[in-house]
Amino acid sequence: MTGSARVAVEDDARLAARWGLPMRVDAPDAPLVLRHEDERLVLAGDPRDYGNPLAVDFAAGRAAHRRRFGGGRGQLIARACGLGKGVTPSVVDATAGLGRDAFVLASLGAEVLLVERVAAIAALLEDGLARAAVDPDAAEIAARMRLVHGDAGHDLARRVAESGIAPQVIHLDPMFPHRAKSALVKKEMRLFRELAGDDADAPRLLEAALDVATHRVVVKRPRKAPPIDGPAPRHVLEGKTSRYDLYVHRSLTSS
Ligand SMILES: C[S@@+](CC[C@H](N)C(=O)[O-])C[C@H]1O[C@@H](n2cnc3c(N)ncnc32)[C@H](O)[C@@H]1O
Repeated sequence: MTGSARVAVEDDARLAARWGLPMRVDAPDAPLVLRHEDERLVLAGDPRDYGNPLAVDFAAGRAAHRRRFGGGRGQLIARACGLGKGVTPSVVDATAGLGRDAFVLASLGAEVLLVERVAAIAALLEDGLARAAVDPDAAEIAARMRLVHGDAGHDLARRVAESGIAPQVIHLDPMFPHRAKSALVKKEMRLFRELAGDDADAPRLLEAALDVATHRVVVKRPRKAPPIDGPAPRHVLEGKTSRYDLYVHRSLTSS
């Protein structure tokens, strides 16, 4: 259940074929365009509606800042995923998005498989990972990250097995239908939301994750949101604006 915004590719037929997207000349009405700009891939729409273009930049900006100053293994996400003293599980981030959470986990030493179902978002991620792989500040981290394009609610076991990354922890951060004040939602967020949709099929994804994870499934939610429909979480970790619901099969210290 992805969003409705259509995306076309500008001037790169190989990229269009790679992601099954139309070329701009064949889809002149598509409101969003994937194009190369300043040696990176960006996704852009009319700035009055969508603000600045989106790109994935692991070596610069917020991602790098959070890696340096983000609080290491004390961060909520690290505690939720069970990264502790001497324990570094491998993680499947089955809702990869722009890869920010995955990058934090990889920067703390975890091997991370990223699964993303929206082609245009996966294209941005692939581009960001390729640039990170040749950046002296990010290459070591990017080497722990692998991307798969597909719906994690289907065939998750096969996708994970093919990746060679053990699904000790599965991390989910589905979109949450936001409440009022949509006019205040940042324009870039609007772009992302129109692409990704509202992930109303999150219960199916949780079910698939619970089947495949060997140790735990962790679900990021807005602090006041209800848990995803399905089994009740075993533990809850509260942060300032978000929380993690934890579904635990096995302790991560056990082998
Ligand atoms: C809120 S965003 C995740 C943001 C991400 N945690 C980050 O740090 O950038 C949710 C993403 O999950 C993707 N998604 C949702 N359900 C999915 C599924 N079943 N399989 C693969 N991707 C999915 C959406 O397309 C969207 O890109």
